[in-house]
Amino acid sequence: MKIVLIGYMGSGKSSVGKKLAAVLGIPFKDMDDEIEKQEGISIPKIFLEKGEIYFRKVEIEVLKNILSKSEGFVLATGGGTPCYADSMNFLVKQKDVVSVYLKTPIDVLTTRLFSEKENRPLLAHLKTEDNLNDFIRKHLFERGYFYNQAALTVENGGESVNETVEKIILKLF
Ligand SMILES: Nc1ncnc2c1ncn2[C@@H]1O[C@H](COP(=O)(O)OP(=O)(O)OP(=O)(O)O)[C@@H](O)[C@H]1O
Ligand SMILES: O=C(O)C1=C[C@@H](O)[C@@H](O)[C@H](O)C1
Ligand SMILES: [Mg+2]
Repeated sequence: MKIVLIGYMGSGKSSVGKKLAAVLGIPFKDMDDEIEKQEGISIPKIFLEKGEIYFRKVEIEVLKNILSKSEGFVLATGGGTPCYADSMNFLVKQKDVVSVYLKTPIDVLTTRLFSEKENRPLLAHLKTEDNLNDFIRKHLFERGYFYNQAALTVENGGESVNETVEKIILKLF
């Protein structure tokens, strides 16, 4: 089984994905890590030196390459992965893929991301928590169209990473 986690930045795809893969005993892959490995520079540097359009091209290429592998895995996508080109459509058409939307309330995302926004080029310019909260509200409104096409939706707000992993497993099996 290929489990693909999608959701907004800070929704917990990397943290929950790592734990879920360990519990299921299958490999864990993180799109952002794979992109950094392939390009040999950090994501903020890719945005700065090559631009977002270049990043999105690499992102879809890396997604298709990972999904072409035959063995099962848990994949944490980047926050924007399903929202560009035909990626979400492509994901839902894969018969061996279960997409899981990790859904987190805007206020929880704001708190989590305010201290981590420097590593996320789309957020780094937002000065206050209020600015960040406004940005997330609008951005999530646009991206919800894609995230809501996932096969499963699981909340990762007030619950711990372990609780969210348990909820995903209950929905999967
Ligand atoms: N259930 C949870 N409870 C508390 N903190 C959490 C939970 N899930 C994730 N976090 C924290 O939220 C922050 C963001 O999580 P994480 O990096 O896993 O998100 P992400 O969805 O992979 O983000 P991105 O799309 O930017 O890669 C981390 O500091 C992580 O420890
Ligand atoms: O939501 C987004 O568009 C992004 C999320 C991160 O995971 C990275 O993929 C990058 O910072 C872009
Ligand atoms: Mg991540």
